[in-house]
Amino acid sequence: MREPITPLRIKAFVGAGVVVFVVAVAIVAAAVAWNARKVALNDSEAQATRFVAGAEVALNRSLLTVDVLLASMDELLNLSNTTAPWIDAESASQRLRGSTRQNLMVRYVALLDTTGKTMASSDPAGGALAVQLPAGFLESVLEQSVSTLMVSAPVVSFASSERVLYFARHLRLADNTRVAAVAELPVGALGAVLLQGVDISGLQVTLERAGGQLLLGVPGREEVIAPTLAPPLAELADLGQEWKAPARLTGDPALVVFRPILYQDLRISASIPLHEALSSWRDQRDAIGLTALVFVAMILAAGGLAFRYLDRLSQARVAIAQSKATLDQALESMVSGFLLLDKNNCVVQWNSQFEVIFPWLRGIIAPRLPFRAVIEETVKHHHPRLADEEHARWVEQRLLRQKQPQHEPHEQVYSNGRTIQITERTTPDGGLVISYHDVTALRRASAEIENLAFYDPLTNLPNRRLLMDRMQQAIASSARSGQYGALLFLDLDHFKTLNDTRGHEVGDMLLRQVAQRLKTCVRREDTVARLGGDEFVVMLSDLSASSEEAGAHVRRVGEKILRKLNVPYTLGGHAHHSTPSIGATLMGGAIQSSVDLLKQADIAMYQVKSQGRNALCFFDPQMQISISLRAQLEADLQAALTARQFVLHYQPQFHLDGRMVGAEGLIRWQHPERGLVAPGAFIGVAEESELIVPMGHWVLRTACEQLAAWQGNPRLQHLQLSVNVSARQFRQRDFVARVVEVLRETGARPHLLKLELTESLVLDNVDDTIAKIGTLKTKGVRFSVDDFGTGYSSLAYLTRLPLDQLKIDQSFVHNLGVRHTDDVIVQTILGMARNLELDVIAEGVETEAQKKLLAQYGCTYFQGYLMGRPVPVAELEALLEPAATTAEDLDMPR
Ligand SMILES: Nc1nc2c(ncn2[C@@H]2O[C@@H]3COP(=O)(O)O[C@H]4[C@@H](O)[C@H](n5cnc6c(=O)[nH]c(N)nc65)O[C@@H]4COP(=O)(O)O[C@H]3[C@H]2O)c(=O)[nH]1
Repeated sequence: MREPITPLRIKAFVGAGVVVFVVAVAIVAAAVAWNARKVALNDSEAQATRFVAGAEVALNRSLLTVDVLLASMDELLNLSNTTAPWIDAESASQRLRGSTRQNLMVRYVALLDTTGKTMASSDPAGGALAVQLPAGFLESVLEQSVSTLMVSAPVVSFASSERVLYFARHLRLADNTRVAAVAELPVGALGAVLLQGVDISGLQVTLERAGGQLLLGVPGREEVIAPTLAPPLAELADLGQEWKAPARLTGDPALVVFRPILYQDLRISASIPLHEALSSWRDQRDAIGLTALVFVAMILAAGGLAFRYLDRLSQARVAIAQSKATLDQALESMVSGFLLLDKNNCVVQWNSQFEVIFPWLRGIIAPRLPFRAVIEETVKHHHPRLADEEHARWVEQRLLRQKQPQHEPHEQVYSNGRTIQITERTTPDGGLVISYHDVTALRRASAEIENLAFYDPLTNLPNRRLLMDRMQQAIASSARSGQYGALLFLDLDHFKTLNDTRGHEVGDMLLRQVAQRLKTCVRREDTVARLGGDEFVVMLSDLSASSEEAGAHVRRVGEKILRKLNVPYTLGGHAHHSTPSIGATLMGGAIQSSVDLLKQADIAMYQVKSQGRNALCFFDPQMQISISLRAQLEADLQAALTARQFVLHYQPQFHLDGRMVGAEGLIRWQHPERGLVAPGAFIGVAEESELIVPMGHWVLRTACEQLAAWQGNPRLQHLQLSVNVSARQFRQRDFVARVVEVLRETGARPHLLKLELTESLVLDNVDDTIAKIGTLKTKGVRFSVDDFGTGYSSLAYLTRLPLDQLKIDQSFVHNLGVRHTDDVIVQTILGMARNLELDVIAEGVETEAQKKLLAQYGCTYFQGYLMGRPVPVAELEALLEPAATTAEDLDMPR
């Protein structure tokens, strides 16, 4: 696999490139410099060679002139035909001057005899000129076997103080005597001939003999008259070309080019010191070096820039990678599906949630996939059997919508039941971002919420809210159409008992079955609603424009409901018989509020309840009046309680043997206008409201205070007091605590207090009853069941309850000896009590016959008008005055 080209690798390439370029520049610069050096050296060599060649020619020509001048003296002065004495110095000098005049190099020529004496000269001094030749020079000239031009060593001229060279050859006089023809040449003049205006930097020119004796050196070396240069030129032949020879004058490494000239062993040399030959090259070299440096600097700068660029690139890449990672992370953590399309409607990117929402696209979705393919696949997935044209139409429809992206979210329900919310946003480059949010759960929850808000979860019937809503509509519609509708308010009789005895689950079963049955009793457009508990409402609409007809219709429906709901139910495998109480009211005729209508039906339903249940009753306005009175009574009772208008009367209770054993406390309302009001007129209303709680508490406290008051009186201290306790009072959470508190506060002896509970109260919540009775029994309080025989009289609860007494209801007592069944009931109660070791008291004993029968059946305690009516405490106490021996003596009719 090829490694990805990372910025680091590119940096390595760039670094290597920079090194290569720098090295290349260095090599090229070195090569160019080296080449330039070679060129410079070659140039210098060529110059030196050219110079030497030129100088040789010039010198040869000059010396030849001098030689000719000297040699021509023979002819000029006709020496070969004369002898010394015959030479006229004056005229000879004159002639010499004439011949020398054209030769500018020669200062003078002179003719010297063998002694060195001047015989004639071109000098103005003529024959008087004293020529100071270097020692031995004249001799060597004269001794020459063959006359050739000889050159002296350089000397300083006595006359001009210049460095001069003497050139000489010997001539023969007629007598064969040798004379020397001498020419004096300033070295400077010769040097000028040699240089001929040449300007070669650092050029050192010498004229020297083969042995190294320097005759002439340019530039001049004044301090040395005739130095001998080492090594001799001949030995330099090899080194000269290599620039390793010592320069002839300075000894520096140099190129030395030399050539012999025509005369004697004279050699002319040209030395160019290496450093001089390279002086201009050095500038070149520096320029090359500088250029190379500039190049290198540029390369390094370019490299540096490239590095910086790569660094930035790398940072940008890292930033991009980070952004991408962040984006990917964000996309992946989205709960929505995400799809990005480019401007050509092709897929660019999507997230995994997209594949979760559209699992059929897994393996198909890919970058650059046309969105059309996505749609085609989706349509194919949801409608596999769609005809081709139909399929194409779907796809085109979807794509058309794509061309007009909706910025508002829209929802699509797929055939798999999922609801997807789709939001489309165009991107700046013409692409499209589509987000897919699965709102299935949300929609289901909304539906659920709506259901919960408007429907009863147990029966799935409309709830109170929906009913009220529909009632509003029905009232409005009825007002428009003039058609009557109706409301039927249903309550299941004794439902609470079923709930308490068989549990809520069984109760719920009954409610569900009742709901089902109710639905079968009405038309589709009617509403059956559950208000809660066991309360149902049936709303009938568009019955008739006549109230009579509508009423008749309602009656038919109500009776149908009664019939259907009276059919036994099967609850948890057991048959159960339940009946409803139905109140009905008509809607229409006048503007009514839905609340009022509901109240009317409710009132009518209570009417049924009070009349014995399991029936249908229409709302009667009179009923409403009594309800208003009832509300007024409630308010009056509240006020009476505050104004302390209640009093407690006591009805005595006797043993069979005639002893008064106690009394029952019975409340009376000392009304300011109505006088003494019996409890029958208000106790029911008090019991239905909360008023019974403070009222009952007052009775309890008053009775206990009475017991406490009797404690100090030996005649009265044995008396027990029975107090009626209503269900609502008994169910108060702090009931036990309050009884205990009253006992403690009043100081009454608990065993003299007897609390009378009704059968229905005891049955209502047996466990709570047992717990409360149990606790109070530990304190000594006694319990009696009032109205025994009227309810269920279940043996089961009797055995569980820690009771002390049963009170036979006066309805049984009343018919004793008249209705046989009542005699049997009384006997049964007494037998049951005997088995359970409970006392039995009969109430409502009005006749001696009743008392006799009761006694005969085994009853030992009695209460009733026969023995005493409820009276104020003073009257009760009076019964135990010594004069009043027994109750029988007092007012018992016989
Ligand atoms: N016809 C007839 N009636 C007789 C005879 N002997 C007694 N009565 C009456 O029968 C009722 C007995 O009381 P109850 O069954 O507890 O029935 C009581 C009781 O349920 C309730 N009540 C009275 N006082 C209180 C109270 O303080 N608290 C509570 N919660 N209820 C009370 O009011 C009911 C009626 O009380 P009262 O009017 O006082 O009526 C009393 C009493 O006057 C008789 O020989 N013949």
